[in-house]
Amino acid sequence: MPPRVSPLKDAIQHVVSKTDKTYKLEVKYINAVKGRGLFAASSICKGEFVVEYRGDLINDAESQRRRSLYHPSCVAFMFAFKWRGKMWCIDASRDDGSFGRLVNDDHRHPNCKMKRIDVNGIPHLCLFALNDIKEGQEITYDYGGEDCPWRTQVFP
Ligand SMILES: C[S@@+](CC[C@H](N)C(=O)[O-])C[C@H]1O[C@@H](n2cnc3c(N)ncnc32)[C@H](O)[C@@H]1O
Repeated sequence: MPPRVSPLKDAIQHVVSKTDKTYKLEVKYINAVKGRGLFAASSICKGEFVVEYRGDLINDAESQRRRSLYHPSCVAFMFAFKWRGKMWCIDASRDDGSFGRLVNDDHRHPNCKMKRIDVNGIPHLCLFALNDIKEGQEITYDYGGEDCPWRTQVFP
């Protein structure tokens, strides 16, 4: 077990080393609609750093260019955010084996929150636990926005 550090320090360590908590998290296939998801392999405490949403950091112009070229299934991996007065995007469409890109949306009862942290002057998006998460629970956050089709779809 790694030594106890603050959630922010923990996040920075994982950002810098580009590592995921493979000892605490696991990827599982859920179903044909949701695809894969990220699950707690052991308990996670409220406030804890969970995972970075890792990908290419690109500016708004590059984001628009990629959006016009990508299949919608890849656009779904583009996370836009504001930083220093401008729009930026983390493009996680390339499957690099990282865990953050596999976290699904839950706008009603999310157990994590996405926060921006700056590391060496570069913005990074990280998920932190909103409450204690039990072993076996799916890791989720509120994607925000209104354009998530699965929120209104009724499945048989
Ligand atoms: C960033 S990816 C998450 C990982 C994805 N489940 C996978 O297997 O690659 C976002 C995509 O996951 C699916 N997704 C996320 N949250 C969902 C939910 N609550 N219900 C159904 N599908 C969801 C949608 O297809 C969405 O475009």
